[in-house]
Amino acid sequence: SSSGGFGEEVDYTITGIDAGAGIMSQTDQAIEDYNLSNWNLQASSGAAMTSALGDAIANEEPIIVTGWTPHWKFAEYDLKYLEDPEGSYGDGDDIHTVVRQGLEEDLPGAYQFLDQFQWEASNMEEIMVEIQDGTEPAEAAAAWVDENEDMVSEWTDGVEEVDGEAIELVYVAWDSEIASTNVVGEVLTDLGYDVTLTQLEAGPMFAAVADGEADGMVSGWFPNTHASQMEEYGDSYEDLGPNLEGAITGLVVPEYMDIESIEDLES
Ligand SMILES: C[SH](C)CC(=O)O
Repeated sequence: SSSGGFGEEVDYTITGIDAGAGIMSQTDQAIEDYNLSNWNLQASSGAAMTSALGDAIANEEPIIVTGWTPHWKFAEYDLKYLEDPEGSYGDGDDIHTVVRQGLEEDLPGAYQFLDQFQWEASNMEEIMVEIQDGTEPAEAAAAWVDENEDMVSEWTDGVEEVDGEAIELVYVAWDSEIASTNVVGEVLTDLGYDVTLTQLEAGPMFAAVADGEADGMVSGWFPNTHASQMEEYGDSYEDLGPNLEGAITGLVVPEYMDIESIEDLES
């Protein structure tokens, strides 16, 4: 059924994020699965997507974005996921901690902490909202760590402190991963590590851990969003399992749009 010319109102454009993100491949798949032949997926960045979303909502204009949970946008705006009857986005992910092979021998304390790191979407969203309100990520993370000693002490239970051992974590500038990586970096700093946080694109992030260039990352959206990276690099990294369960990816629109499913996007 036609969605009342919704496509024309948004110039048949889906506002995406960085080209290498898994959600972008999932959206390419959705365009194919739903025969959205005259729709195009605009690559930009996480920040550009959220500012376009904010501008559209401020003017109550139509917009469709590649969206994911956990994310501050659901706390800030009235949004909904479009139903995905073809399952192009899969049925959700857990966010995994992934480290280089050999880390357990080289940095046993960091390895144990990273293995014990586990939290909920609500914890991550608290930090994301602070960062969105203008607080520097490292500052927002340090404040959260100070306010959540009980949870942090579970993560560091039995972990030896060190004196300046170097560790490098890699991440992509997705709001969720900026929050989690800065929290993990803060705790490692408190444990005595000399921490480097390096921002990369998604492919290079996985490659850096797989070839041992970096020590680890907390950004593996498994099994759906990063299915291709799991396939390409899965034999070369060590997956320490979920640090956050119940993540979601999909197409997201403001509630004021009278459209409910991807199949309503006319071709
Ligand atoms: C946090 S983003 C949904 C992850 C990705 O799309 O690769």
